[in-house]
Amino acid sequence: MGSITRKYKMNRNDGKAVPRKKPMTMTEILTSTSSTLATIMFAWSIIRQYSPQGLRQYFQTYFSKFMDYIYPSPYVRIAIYEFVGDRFSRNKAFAAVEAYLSDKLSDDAKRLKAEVGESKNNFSLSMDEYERVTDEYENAEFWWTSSKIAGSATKSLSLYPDTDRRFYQLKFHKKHRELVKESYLKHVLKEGKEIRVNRRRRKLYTNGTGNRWLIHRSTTWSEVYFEHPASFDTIGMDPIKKQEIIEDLLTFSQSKEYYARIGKAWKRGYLLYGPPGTGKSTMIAAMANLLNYDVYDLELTAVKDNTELRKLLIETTSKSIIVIEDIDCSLEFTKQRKIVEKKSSNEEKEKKKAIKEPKKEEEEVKSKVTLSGLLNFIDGIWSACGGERLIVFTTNHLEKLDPALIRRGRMDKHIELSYCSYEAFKVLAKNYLNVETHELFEEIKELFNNVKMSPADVAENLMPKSREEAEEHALRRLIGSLEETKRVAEEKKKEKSKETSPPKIVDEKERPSEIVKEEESSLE
Ligand SMILES: Nc1ncnc2c1ncn2[C@@H]1O[C@H](COP(=O)(O)OP(=O)(O)OP(=O)(O)O)[C@@H](O)[C@H]1O
Repeated sequence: MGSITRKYKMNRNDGKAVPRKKPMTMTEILTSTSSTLATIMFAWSIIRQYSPQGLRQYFQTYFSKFMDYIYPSPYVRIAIYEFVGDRFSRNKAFAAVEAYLSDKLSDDAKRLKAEVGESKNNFSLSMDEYERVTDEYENAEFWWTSSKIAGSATKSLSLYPDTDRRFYQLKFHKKHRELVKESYLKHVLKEGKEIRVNRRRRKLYTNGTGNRWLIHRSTTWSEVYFEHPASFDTIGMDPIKKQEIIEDLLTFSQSKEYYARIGKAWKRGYLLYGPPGTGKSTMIAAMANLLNYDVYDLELTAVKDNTELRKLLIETTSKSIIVIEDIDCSLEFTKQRKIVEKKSSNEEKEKKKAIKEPKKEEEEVKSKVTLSGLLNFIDGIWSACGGERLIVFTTNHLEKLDPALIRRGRMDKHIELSYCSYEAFKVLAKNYLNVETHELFEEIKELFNNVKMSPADVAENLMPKSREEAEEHALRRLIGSLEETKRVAEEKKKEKSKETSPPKIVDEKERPSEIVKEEESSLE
């Protein structure tokens, strides 16, 4: 009886006995599960291969959810997208991760992307889509994949073109969740940023007028690669002064914590002044090369007004030098001051008024950038965004500038670049002729004590005029030029002294009596 009930069971619908199904053995369960999975995988691979992108995306989402359901994953995934928000701004983390992972690429990585790196002839390689990288940090393993969501698959109502959305995915075991949150991501960001800074090709930006057909025409930065070869080694100037400038720059670039501690924005103003051709622009290039900074060459006359000036400032990045060359010619700041000076009473009030409300004389200036706008640019609240920035003004006429513009705190360091000294000449001779000593040097030294010549003019004399020209020939040309400059200067001095010498007033008593008599008789 017992064996009959084990073999049969009652049908619920009609009450008849039906043979009981044999319970599945373990092997049968495994075989059946794996064949189901194999069918699903096969179907999935067919869908992936032949379905349109949109459909594939749809299936992918549900497939992952399904797999998670039947086989709960012990792994956590984090996606880092290329753009944040409505594709308006680039995700800085994405760029940092890209750089970090490119440094971790293993030799067997198969999908790579090549871009031009720091040197024009060098390619830098990074992960292409669907490549994987395994990283190790504090004895934990992390898996990175690069991927993208195809543009047509997104249902964005954005105004921006619906392009592919690239992202990196980080996968790790859930037991490392805290490690990732506390330190791994920070580590990736920090290292990635450093790699980017070291690898990037520096740029020279300048502001030009944007598209004239746009309703809101405004100036924007346009860029080229910065390739100026100047360095402090090749700048001809007093070596002690040069070393002092180098120290100052290096100290600045390493003082992030210091600036934070004293509550000051991490920026520093340099005023370079001196006659034309004394190396002001060359020094800016040397500064950028020393610190590995980008250069923003700001043309103030092309900036419409203070608002636009602020906008340009916000668009600059950290690790950069913002340059305004020939600030005395850039805008009529000096003029603004003169108008004010005319008004003797209540001087300070009037000055502010003249700056804020440019009157007739200023109206001929197209740009409406005012002195107060520029002062705000240098040290207003917005100037602190980004950090690690130098602001450099150059001028040939220090005396023309409004003192407010160049006071310490705004222009922290004033550097005078002057006529060529003998020490500066020696640097130039080494640069241009590869000569460190020569019998003509003594004669040249003597001349430099008495002659004012710009380093640009000295350099032009030293520049070989043919491939065969001997260095002695170039040095003699310089001596000739120095002597000529000396002669012209002396002549000018003589002429000036003639013009300015007052007419001689002769005392009546000193005049000979015969001459006085003669004059008197002629008058009668
Ligand atoms: N101190 C210097 N050391 C080395 N080269 C110099 C120096 N001064 C000028 N030169 C050379 O002279 C040329 C002109 O120099 P630069 O443009 O830097 O002068 P500047 O002071 O900026 O002139 P300006 O005031 O007219 O703009 C450069 O090509 C540079 O090679």
